[in-house]
Amino acid sequence: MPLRLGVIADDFTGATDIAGFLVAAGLRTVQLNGPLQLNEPLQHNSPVEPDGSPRAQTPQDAHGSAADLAAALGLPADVDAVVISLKSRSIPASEAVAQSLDACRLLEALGAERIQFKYCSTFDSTAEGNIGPVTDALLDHLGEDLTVVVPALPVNGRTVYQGNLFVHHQPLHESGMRDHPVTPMRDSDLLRLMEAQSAGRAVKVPHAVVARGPEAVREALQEARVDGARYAVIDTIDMDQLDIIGAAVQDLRFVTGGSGIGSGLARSLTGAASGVPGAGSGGTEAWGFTSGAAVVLSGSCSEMTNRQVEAYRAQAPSRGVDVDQVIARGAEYAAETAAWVQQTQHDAETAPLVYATAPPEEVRAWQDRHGAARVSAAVEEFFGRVAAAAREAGTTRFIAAGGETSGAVTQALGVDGFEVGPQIAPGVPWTRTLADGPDRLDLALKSGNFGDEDFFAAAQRMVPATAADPTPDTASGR
Ligand SMILES: Nc1ncnc2c1ncn2[C@@H]1O[C@H](COP(=O)(O)OP(=O)(O)OP(=O)(O)O)[C@@H](O)[C@H]1O
Ligand SMILES: O=C(O)[C@@H](O)C(=O)CO
Repeated sequence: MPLRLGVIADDFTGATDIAGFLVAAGLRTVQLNGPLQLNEPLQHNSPVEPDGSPRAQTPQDAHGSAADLAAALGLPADVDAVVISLKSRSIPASEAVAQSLDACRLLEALGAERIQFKYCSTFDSTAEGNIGPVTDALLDHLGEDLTVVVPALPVNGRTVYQGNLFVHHQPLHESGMRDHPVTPMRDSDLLRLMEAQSAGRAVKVPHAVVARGPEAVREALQEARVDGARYAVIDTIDMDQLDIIGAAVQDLRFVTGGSGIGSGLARSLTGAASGVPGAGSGGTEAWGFTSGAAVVLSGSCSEMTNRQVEAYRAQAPSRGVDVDQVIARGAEYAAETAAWVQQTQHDAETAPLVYATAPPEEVRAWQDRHGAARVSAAVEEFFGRVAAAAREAGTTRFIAAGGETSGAVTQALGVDGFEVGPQIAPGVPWTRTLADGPDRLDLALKSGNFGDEDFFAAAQRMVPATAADPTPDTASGR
């Protein structure tokens, strides 16, 4: 203590994304799954009544000091950063604001020196938008008059030039994000997007200023403040510029953006080398993996996940999910699938894959047949059930693809929070739950579009052979 950085993330894999970059930059980081309030009963390290039953304790009971609160939350004593993951991207703005303010209060009580609001590198927001209202509420709450808007993550193809957001070679509004089912992005101009959903005025800090270094960016921010602007959209076209921006905003109490600015800020705080953190950065060697069996659960239907599933199917046992069966007899079908997982772990060396991942025309066909919301909810519940049953049978290592899918899996596993470890791919780290002993789990939770084709195998290659034991002991259930 104190925390060098507290992050409020508006979705689950987005939180894991930034947490991985913070670890790669040298900050010991824990992710807590929200929403969380200061007066909420704690799951971790709860004291026990004389009869052995857990006694409900709230952070407020314990938060005489930031260190007491951290201990009550089960955080390691030397934690540097806490990321709170919300699911606030597309909920009503008033709820997103309330949850974000609660998260901010908790981070402040933990002694966070600075706060980041983390949103998607493609600025995913609904027409009314939650990024603007949450940013405004946090600015007001923290008593700040200006913040920065930095969604760019150049290593994954997200760049900002002249205030416009690009996805690889296309402007945001011409990329696949144009047709996103929940947050279709039909404009690429971040100043216009930000002003449309917020109360203040946006200005641009152009590429030429960033190229001149941190002092020039700092001066531009000061000019923007004097000029009465509230949001400074900063051009970013390569990873090195994130270090310049990180150094320039180090003294701001509140920043907003993607995992890129989190990475630049963290590197400027720790003095870590600049550039793209490679696979394994964050310390694979010292990272103690569990020794149980592994499973891959893929519910993302993104283009990249489709390629990853195809590549992995060529080298591992796999089972495609029949959505009709999920709808008709979800619980039974999940139990059968979990039994297949267990048998396969016993017979094969490579972790089995269960996938609902499908190309867009197939997804549309399922949605037309059963309704989009119904299919999504049923498939998510199915993956939750398979995960819970697999855990019962001795699986301790879960690789999940897709933000919603990862949320459903971690919820079913009863995971409240985890420590973040080495990066498998930019934005996807290995994590492990905070529990000690046999209850500990390893989780790799992948955003839909992250990782390359080899991702599922690459994640497993990082586990030392001595840790991996693909044969669960079926007699003991462990
Ligand atoms: N075959 C399918 N047909 C229809 N819907 C599906 C199918 N398979 C999965 N789904 C649903 O599609 C959604 C995928 O969302 P998820 O957030 O998991 O992935 P993503 O959007 O690619 O990831 P991210 O949010 O990290 O970018 C889930 O609700 C899942 O249940
Ligand atoms: O910033 C990103 O692209 C991801 O962390 C994300 O938020 C995906 O939903």
